[in-house]
Amino acid sequence: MHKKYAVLASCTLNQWALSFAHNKSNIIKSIELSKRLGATYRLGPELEVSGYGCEDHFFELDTVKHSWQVLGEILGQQELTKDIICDIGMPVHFKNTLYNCRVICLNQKILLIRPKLYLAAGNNYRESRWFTAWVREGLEDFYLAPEIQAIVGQKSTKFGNAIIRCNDTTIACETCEELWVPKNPHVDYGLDGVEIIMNGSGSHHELRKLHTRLGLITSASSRNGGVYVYANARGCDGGRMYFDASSMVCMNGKIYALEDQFAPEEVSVQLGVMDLDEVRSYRGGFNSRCVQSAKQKPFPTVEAEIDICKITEHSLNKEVKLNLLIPEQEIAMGPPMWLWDYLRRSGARGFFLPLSGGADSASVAAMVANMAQMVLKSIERGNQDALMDLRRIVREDDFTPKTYQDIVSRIFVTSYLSTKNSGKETLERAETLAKGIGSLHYNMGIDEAYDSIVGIFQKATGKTPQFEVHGGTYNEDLALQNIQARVRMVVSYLMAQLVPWTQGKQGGFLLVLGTSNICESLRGYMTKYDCSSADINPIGGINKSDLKKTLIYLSHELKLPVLAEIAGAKPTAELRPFIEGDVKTQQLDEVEMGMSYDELDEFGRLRKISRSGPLSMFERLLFNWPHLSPRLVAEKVKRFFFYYSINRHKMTVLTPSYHAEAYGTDDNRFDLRQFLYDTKWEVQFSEIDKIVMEYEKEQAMKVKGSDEGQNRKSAGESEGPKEHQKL
Ligand SMILES: Nc1ncnc2c1ncn2[C@@H]1O[C@H](COP(=O)(O)OP(=O)(O)OC[C@H]2O[C@@H]([n+]3cccc(C(=O)O)c3)[C@H](O)[C@@H]2O)[C@@H](O)[C@H]1O
Ligand SMILES: Nc1ncnc2c1ncn2[C@@H]1O[C@H](COP(=O)(O)OP(=O)(O)OP(=O)(O)O)[C@@H](O)[C@H]1O
Ligand SMILES: NC(=O)CC[C@H](N)C(=O)O
Repeated sequence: MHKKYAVLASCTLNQWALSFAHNKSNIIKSIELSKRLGATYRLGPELEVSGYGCEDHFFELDTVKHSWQVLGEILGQQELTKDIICDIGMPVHFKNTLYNCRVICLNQKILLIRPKLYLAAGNNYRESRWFTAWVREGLEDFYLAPEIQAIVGQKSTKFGNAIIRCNDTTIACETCEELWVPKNPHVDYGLDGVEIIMNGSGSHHELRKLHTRLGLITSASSRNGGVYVYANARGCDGGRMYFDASSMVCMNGKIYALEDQFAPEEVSVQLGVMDLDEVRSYRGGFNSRCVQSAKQKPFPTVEAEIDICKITEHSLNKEVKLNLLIPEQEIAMGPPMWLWDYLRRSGARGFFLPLSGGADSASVAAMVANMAQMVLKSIERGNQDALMDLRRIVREDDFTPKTYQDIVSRIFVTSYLSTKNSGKETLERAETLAKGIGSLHYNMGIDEAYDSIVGIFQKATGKTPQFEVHGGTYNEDLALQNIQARVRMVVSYLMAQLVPWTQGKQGGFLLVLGTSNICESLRGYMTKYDCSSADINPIGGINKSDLKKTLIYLSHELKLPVLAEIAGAKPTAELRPFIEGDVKTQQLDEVEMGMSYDELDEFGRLRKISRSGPLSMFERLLFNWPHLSPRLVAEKVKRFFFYYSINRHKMTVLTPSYHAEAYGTDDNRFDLRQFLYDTKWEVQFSEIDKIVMEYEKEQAMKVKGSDEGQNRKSAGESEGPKEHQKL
């Protein structure tokens, strides 16, 4: 007799919040595919019916009503749920309270509605705004709406925290965050004899986060034994987050299937063909676990008339050799796939990018090129959805790309927008890059607009502002820089609106891409409403050093040496007249900002990790930066908070950005802080000063009478340009 194995399908879907028809079609495709593969259990992502990111739409009754309609249509198709448990994520009202649920269906019946026990409510997540966590024990009756009763032929089903008893094994659900809390439901389920845990997730991409996810899942299934199946969404479902799949099947601490994080496929299924005897023997030999299991209070159960294990033509899954992406690969793929989803769902015909020849805009250009490359590869793998989307975007019914440049040339317009202050090197780099990736590139001068705007001001006020090098004040200088930066934004929107028209393509618009990185936002080192104001920004959550590494990575990947050249060039703004030989006029970013990009990244990270205000940031950095004197650390901390607070208003109009880091600057989304500050930070800074003085007093006592100097370096304490002495 052949041995029977569990055949489990973990489905990755690219859902779109509130796009019920689209979501339904993906769910149905995933069930059909799972059935074709012979699966007996199909697991989908969290809230897959409505889309995870409905946010305040979850307050609307319509969202829940339409979710039931979709479920009704799925259950109405006799074949879909026949001989396969379908574990579907959707919002459900119970006793007038909204829960984030798994709906467990089999053979056109609803066996159980299992609400989420621990909601995700930190950082980007606000689930507790719309949903309530289920806290009760025991199962309750859930009366179905008449329309659903008519389809399923049952009046009621069960609602609560229960396990599913199948003919040959026991299964339980855990929803996303429940894996991330200190006391996970899977521990008690496992001790109660549950052999398979099914986790439907809506988990977004952050750099280096997959390691944590893998750690949690492997630890869950090794500490208790058992199979752990994880299904996550993939894609931009309408907001700033990208859900990065990595759906997987794990058993006894080892990974047996792992889905790609980033890809344009609408639906993918990872199949786990697993021998449950391995779970039984793992647990049987784990005596201390057995002692705990004997003490475990049993969970309520619902019965499922199905054999999860069967004789199958598939062989057992083999352990997967992990080959995880490094951060620059994640950056090279995540934001491009977010751009792709955004493009195909926005109705736009492509992207417009003001391309300066600097690292930020070059990274964005390279991301568009890599997006095209990833879409091309997916089409070559047979992804018809992507080909159809592409043909719709470029409005060519018979278009089939051969190279990524074939795609880029149709959807991407770039412009170098020069002024008298622009350099030859940046112009050439922009041109070389545009040529390499195949964008439609324009070199355009904007001095006429700049001169006219200054002229308008002169006419009205009788005054002529000058750059500092020409004898003007700091404010005049800044205002003249800002005109150039803002004119670029105006020209960019004009180009985005009318280039398709110049090509004889009626209608349609391009999306303007923003290019400010997370460090610049945090410091406010950008002009409000310049090119940092755009439609969407793929790099707004990424720091400069990761961006440079990505440029180097993509320079190899896309065979574009100019990207590495750009990564190596010093970032300059080119907004002021440059005097040969005068270093001050070079306008190097880090000198102008009064801090390095890496320091800024550390400030951002610490603010997230330790929730630091000025005083605790200072205390942390005394440890982290032992090579600097307390006075210098204090100066840097105060400088950071000064600039953060004077520029925080700029975050209120920040371009929606791909969220990639463990911290963010996006006002009202990630970084919920005021934007009108008392920039003196009197109490906070004076506490810091007290600590510095105490330290210095102690040091002075120690060295009194001896020439021994301080062991901490104090060089450069009065560094920084004139502007920073405002402090
Ligand atoms: N509390 C508050 N609430 C709301 N709005 C406030 C405000 N305080 C000022 N404002 C407004 O903001 C304005 C000042 O901000 P803004 O106009 O942006 O100008 P500002 O921040 O003063 O200057 C722009 C900075 O960005 C740098 N930059 C610009 C462009 C490119 C690059 C580069 O790296 O290449 C660097 C430039 O060197 C300079 O340091 C004020 O004139 C006022 O209108
Ligand atoms: N000469 C230019 N032509 C076209 N766009 C420009 C030009 N100068 C600036 N921009 C736009 O303004 C943005 C901000 O300029 P900024 O100098 O900070 O960025 P960058 O040149 O891309 O990168 P880096 O900061 O590394 O020099 C640019 O990313 C670009 O989109
Ligand atoms: N949807 C959720 O519950 C998300 C929770 C979890 N912290 C994550 O990022 O994956």
